[in-house]
Amino acid sequence: MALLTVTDLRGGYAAADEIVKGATLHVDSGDIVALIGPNGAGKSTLLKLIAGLLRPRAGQVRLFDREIAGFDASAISRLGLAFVPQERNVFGSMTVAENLEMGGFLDGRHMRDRRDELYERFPLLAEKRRAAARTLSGGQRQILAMAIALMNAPKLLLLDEPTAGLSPQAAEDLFDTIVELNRTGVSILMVEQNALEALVVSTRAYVLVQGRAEREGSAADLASDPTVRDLFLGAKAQPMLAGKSGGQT
Ligand SMILES: Nc1ncnc2c1ncn2[C@@H]1O[C@H](COP(=O)(O)OP(=O)(O)OP(=O)(O)O)[C@@H](O)[C@H]1O
Repeated sequence: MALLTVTDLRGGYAAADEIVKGATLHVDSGDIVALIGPNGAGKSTLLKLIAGLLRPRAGQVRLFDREIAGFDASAISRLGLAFVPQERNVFGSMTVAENLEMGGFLDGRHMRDRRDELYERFPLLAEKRRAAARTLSGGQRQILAMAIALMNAPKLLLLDEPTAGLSPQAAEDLFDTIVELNRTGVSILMVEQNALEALVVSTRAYVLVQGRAEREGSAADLASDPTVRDLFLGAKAQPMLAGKSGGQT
């Protein structure tokens, strides 16, 4: 079942601006979908258009069979879609606990219950609950950013370059966390510069070029497609695909 269907979406940062030039994609229930492509292709802009942080000029965005193009970000969030931006996604001077409290639309007791559930899922956040977010490592901060988004129990999580700036080991750990999260019933659409690693954990993927999804397919097919490999991945793609893969069964 399609959770999200985006059809011929267009838009950018100013009225005359068209950075996303007719993008079409879908995310099914249980998917981890990677959005890869060259720098400046419009991947982050596409996520912001879907999440309501930018207003589309044209096209459709359907979330759970409801048209949401033009809705503002908080209305979309209440419908079950959460967006984790690439930067400034935690409040550095606030504690981990305070950051989580900022994430939910919930009232006192429900908010604390939800926070406790997230402490169980991410024990490192429980350990660090009284620490200022700025003292966390890059990978820990990304987990906190995802947990803030999870406070509203979304069905679909949009992640903008979650592994940007992380060491290879921290990036691999974060991809593992994303796969675990997906197995709890959260579908994922993520933009990634680490295209090879993203394809390893994803079910499906799109290659965005100049504001349009030029190719789509299973992550494994795209990773072994010679054109995609030449463009984005390099020769090391094939052996790496033998490992883990995400997606709910
Ligand atoms: N806040 C902004 N205001 C105006 N233009 C922007 C803004 N952010 C990005 N752009 C422009 O939009 C275009 C697409 O940027 P976008 O960040 O969506 O690309 P991307 O595919 O995510 O690649 P990258 O990995 O480089 O971020 C670029 O030309 C960029 O300069």
